[in-house]
Amino acid sequence: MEGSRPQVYISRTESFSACHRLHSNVLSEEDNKKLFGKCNNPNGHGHNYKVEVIVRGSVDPVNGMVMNLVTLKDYMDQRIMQVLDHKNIDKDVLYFKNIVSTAENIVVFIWKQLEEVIPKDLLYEVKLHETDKNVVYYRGEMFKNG
Ligand SMILES: Nc1nc2c(c(=O)[nH]1)N=C([C@H](O)[C@H](O)COP(=O)(O)OP(=O)(O)OP(=O)(O)O)CN2
Ligand SMILES: [Zn+2]
Repeated sequence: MEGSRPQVYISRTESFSACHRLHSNVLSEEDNKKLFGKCNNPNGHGHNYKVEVIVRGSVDPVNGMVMNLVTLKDYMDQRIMQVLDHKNIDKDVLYFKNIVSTAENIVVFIWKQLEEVIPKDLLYEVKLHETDKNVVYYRGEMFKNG
């Protein structure tokens, strides 16, 4: 079609290691233990997280790219790796002072980190593998009453 360009999705994946403890400051010690079980261990536990960032856009007819993947690599290094790799998520990252460091909350945090550097219409999805079996996704969507 005249004037239209292919819309393509590109992604880059990085891995980071971090530790955390699932613990809610608004629940009692007993309720935390009951709710989070082994993940509430007071000394924490670690994960080798895998994070995939997907960017969607039209292919620039001049440079052939949706976005330079080297630029995406730099953004992921600055906004994800330097902040989370080899960190205690609950203690080293201020955002999690009163927010439980579930994979859901971590993926939203990563989105917020990236939306400060990647234009909203380009950033499409952040996918976080907490373990090989547990994966969460976020696309910047909000529930109206939540
Ligand atoms: N909704 C969520 N539930 C749980 C989260 C989370 O982030 N969101 N996190 C945890 C634990 O931190 C941990 O990630 C899960 O541990 P576990 O189930 O043991 O992980 P595996 O699936 O890899 O373990 P297997 O024993 O191999 O099945 C808990 N819940
Ligand atoms: Zn965990």
